[in-house]
Amino acid sequence: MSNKTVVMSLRGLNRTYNVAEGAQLEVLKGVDLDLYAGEVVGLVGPSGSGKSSLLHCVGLLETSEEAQLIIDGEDLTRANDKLRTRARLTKIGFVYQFHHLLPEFTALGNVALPQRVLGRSVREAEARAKALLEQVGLGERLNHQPAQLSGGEQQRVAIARALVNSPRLLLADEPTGNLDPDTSKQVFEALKQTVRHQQVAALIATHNLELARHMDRVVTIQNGKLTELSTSAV
Ligand SMILES: Nc1ncnc2c1ncn2[C@@H]1O[C@H](COP(=O)(O)OP(=O)(O)OP(=O)(O)O)[C@@H](O)[C@H]1O
Repeated sequence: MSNKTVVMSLRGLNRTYNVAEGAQLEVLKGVDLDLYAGEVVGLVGPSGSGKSSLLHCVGLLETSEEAQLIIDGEDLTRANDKLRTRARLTKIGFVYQFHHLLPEFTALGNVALPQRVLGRSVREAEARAKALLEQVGLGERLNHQPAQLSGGEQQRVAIARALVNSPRLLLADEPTGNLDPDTSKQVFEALKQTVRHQQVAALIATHNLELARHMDRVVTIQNGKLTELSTSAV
């Protein structure tokens, strides 16, 4: 791993939730994780083990005062809201189980939109959106609205949207969770190819062990700690 570029480095993440009557639930207890450019890392584990909690902290959606977090060379440990929002926009792409595409926009419009937020011209944004949609195999579906696309196509648009602002880190929570096995595989392959091509680091939470076997590395959370699994043993 020494010649690889570290994209995300996390040290000492604890996550404790206050639950009923002053009781506390310790979900993450000192999690360390490094993610490298161009790799797809699976995050597996039973329901409630803390996968989403980990993704939310790495994705700067939740704060963790004590953990050290560096993304793309920027130390975001205890960063303020403004810096976190900026980092989310420019350094991190998110893909969820449900695509959350805007129904009134076309595939092209959905992928162009996040670039407009960063100030790119319509022309530039659409050209880049088109190139990415072609890369995920949707060159023939540019002007379809989400309702006119299949579930797998919608999810590929969501992947293109997540990657369009050239983030260094891609975080996904069950990105193929509502797709049939064949479509799921196709969507995953599109994701993997784009990650390799753009040299993004991807962390993907999934219950789909068949998919996890096709990832570069697989980690799991056991009793609040992160453990690396051998992909052949998943
Ligand atoms: N805001 C909260 N307040 C209290 N408890 C919480 C909160 N968020 C999560 N939890 C608890 O923390 C644990 C970990 O939740 P998390 O959503 O991270 O698990 P997960 O591994 O992603 O589960 P799943 O696979 O079902 O999505 C669960 O037991 C959950 O009930």
